[in-house]
Amino acid sequence: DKKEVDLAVQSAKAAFKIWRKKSGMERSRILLEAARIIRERKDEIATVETINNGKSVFEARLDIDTSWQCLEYYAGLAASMGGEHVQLPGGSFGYTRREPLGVCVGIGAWNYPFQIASWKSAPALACGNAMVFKPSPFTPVSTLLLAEIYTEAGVPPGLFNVVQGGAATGQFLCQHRDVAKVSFTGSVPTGKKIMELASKGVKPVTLELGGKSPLIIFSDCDIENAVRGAMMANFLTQGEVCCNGTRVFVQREILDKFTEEVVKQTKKIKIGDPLEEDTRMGPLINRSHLQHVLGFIEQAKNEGAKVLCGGDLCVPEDPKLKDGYYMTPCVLGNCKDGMTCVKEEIFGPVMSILSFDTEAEVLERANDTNFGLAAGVFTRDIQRAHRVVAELQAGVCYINNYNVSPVELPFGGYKMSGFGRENGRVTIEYYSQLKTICVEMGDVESVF
Ligand SMILES: NC(=O)c1ccc[n+]([C@@H]2O[C@H](COP(=O)([O-])OP(=O)(O)OC[C@H]3O[C@@H](n4cnc5c(N)ncnc54)[C@H](O)[C@@H]3O)[C@@H](O)[C@H]2O)c1
Repeated sequence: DKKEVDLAVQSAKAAFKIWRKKSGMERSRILLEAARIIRERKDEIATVETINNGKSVFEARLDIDTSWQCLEYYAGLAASMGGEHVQLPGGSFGYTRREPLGVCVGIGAWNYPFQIASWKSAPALACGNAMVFKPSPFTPVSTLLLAEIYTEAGVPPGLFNVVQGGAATGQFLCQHRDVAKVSFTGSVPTGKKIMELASKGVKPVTLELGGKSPLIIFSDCDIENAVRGAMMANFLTQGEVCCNGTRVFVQREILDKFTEEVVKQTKKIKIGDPLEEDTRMGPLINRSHLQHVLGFIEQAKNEGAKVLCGGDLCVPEDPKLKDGYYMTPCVLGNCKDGMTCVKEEIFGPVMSILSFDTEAEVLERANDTNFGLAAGVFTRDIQRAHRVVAELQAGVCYINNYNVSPVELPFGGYKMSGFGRENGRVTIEYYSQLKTICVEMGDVESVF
């Protein structure tokens, strides 16, 4: 509630006073220690994440890897953050300092709980800020491990605080007068509300929102890689991935071959207990979301799409899983641009296949959306690959791969998929502010 939010912010504010005084090297050392502990506890954290979210433990481990990598990356940058020196007439000069913002708020979605908290807190802390983080109420657990680890690594108590709750808690955080910035990952409707709330206090926001990204497969591609790319673009974390390439545009000459292979591979995905080593798809986040996703498939059928595989409720053989929120991953054929399954974010394991003939046509259709998070292209023609990505209206574009997230590269959206970036060097700018200092070396020339 409001009182607890206030306590968390006040404790973060107190920690900030200590943390901001530390040199970049000192902050770096503590972040590296936290990264080391995450690496050491990787299997344990991944297991908690699987229980938290339902994704396969195999995948959860990959999330934990990109989490400690993010801490290491920003630890590396912490000491080299600085401004510039500018010479002015008469020996005077100016310089800039990059300073932290203060107490930053992170609000996360439920699909990558530990990773989202790491991707937000690592650059925030590296820049000298404190952070109060609110995970989704559907996945409250793993973020607490991160808080524990930061504390063990040596951050001042309260520097990374976790508060639990839903929309109301999030609102208290966004409105709090001692909060300097809000970084949000979630849906477009919530993102709009957060922007509105933050605007009242003129607080900067980073918004990582939803998507309906295109994946364009030209007939000259390496088809095996394109099929693998399409699988990566649609079925990680039960399809509950913001940057998924769910509109798969396939050039007509290879449509049948590509579709046949994708369907074959999709049918092979092992669904079941996500804690088992060979499982590749676990349950969806909750029953209402499962129903929501199945509803999209029903609607797709009514609008003329053809279910080529999956799309059904799935009851695994293991009796202990019988009430789980499982469904079979689905490939939809015969899709048209106007269909709901092609226009709206489903956030489940549902791939829509569309055919196209020419580059100009597919670009027009790929960009015909309010979203702009990611896009992908598969082709062997190097000129075409770069020409196409230059035209795609998306913040993250993949050439001949999909859904890889090296922390060295910035991640974030165009259009209604949000603004601001996570990861990469540029994110330092979203967690710091620039101070200009003007130094006079001569006498003051007053105009009065
Ligand atoms: N771009 C990205 O990096 C990225 C990553 C993951 C998920 N997403 C998007 O997230 C969505 C799914 O996640 P979700 O269902 O958790 O999203 P959501 O918008 O429902 O909730 C996200 C978070 O916001 C909180 N919240 C809800 N209402 C709020 C309010 N009025 N004020 C403050 N906080 C509020 C929730 O409790 C939760 O912690 C999808 O649209 C997906 O595309 C985006």
